Amino acid sequence: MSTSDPIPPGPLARLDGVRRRRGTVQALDGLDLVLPPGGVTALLGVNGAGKSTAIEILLGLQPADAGSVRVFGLPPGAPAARQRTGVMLQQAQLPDRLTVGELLALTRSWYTAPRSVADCVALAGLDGLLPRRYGRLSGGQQRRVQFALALCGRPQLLFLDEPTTGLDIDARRQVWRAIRSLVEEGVGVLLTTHYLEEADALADRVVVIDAGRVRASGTVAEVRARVTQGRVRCRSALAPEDVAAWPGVHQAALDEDGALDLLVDHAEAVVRRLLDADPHLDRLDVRRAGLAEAFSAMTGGDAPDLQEAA
Ligand SMILES: Nc1ncnc2c1ncn2[C@@H]1O[C@H](COP(=O)(O)OP(=O)(O)OP(=O)(O)O)[C@@H](O)[C@H]1O
Repeated sequence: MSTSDPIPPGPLARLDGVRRRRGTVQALDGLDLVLPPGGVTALLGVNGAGKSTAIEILLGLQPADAGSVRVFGLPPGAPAARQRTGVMLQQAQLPDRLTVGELLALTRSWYTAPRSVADCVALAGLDGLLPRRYGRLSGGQQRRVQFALALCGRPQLLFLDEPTTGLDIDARRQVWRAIRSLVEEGVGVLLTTHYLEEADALADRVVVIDAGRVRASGTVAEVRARVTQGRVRCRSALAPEDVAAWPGVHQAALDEDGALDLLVDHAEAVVRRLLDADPHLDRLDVRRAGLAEAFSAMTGGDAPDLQEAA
């Protein structure tokens, strides 16, 4: 298959029952994953869940011990599959002394029909950076260069391993816009992120993995719906420690504004009791569980490194 051949119908890539041992750890323990075209699949999991291992296996950078791996219908790492694939790993080793323009020119030269430099600059927000040496850029600027290099070959499949870690709000939004426009062109994206708001904003499908196995998958709404928890906030004279003892209340605390903040099962029952117990209660706000609460519930506790993206 060459890059001008039509993409075979069906998923761009898939893992079926993939197992991989790293030292004493079963990093992947029968992982199934399907990456369709024209959408973002967010692969979520706490540190060590196996996300990077899954990506490296799909790229042919490490072998699977068992199971099946196919990328564009080919074995991972096949040159025709690599030509159609863009990659932004968590850590990139790029020559410090080359300028951004030189790095782009070099990477574009590997592809038969690369994206124009102007498009790469616009998509990744590299205005004014082309003459600058890579090694002198800030961490966030280097991350944007890595993003440009990942998309400069017009990939049909794009792996983005924590692409917006270390980016400021504007740069993160720029990357989100770029990802959305690539998806509109039909690109399939595998995204890993610890910013659950990012998965919420971008993902068509979410796959939650834990200890190398899928714990849940579906749309963001479907994954959220697996958790019955909700969040209740109000201003009240009730003490959080008293409310924490009520049935169905998982957590109760005062937030930074002094409001009572509850994580609850079946919000209706708790809200009724709150209103009975405190007739002066006001500013009541009831929300469904977000992806963050669903994720914590599924992966067995708090994920301390999870952060809210702006
Ligand atoms: N070279 C290695 N040698 C031994 N164990 C390894 C090696 N690389 C990864 N592991 C282990 O394999 C498991 C999966 O690691 P992996 O990097 O895939 O997780 P991850 O979900 O990407 O984590 P993070 O969110 O921290 O990037 C972890 O328990 C990790 O410690």
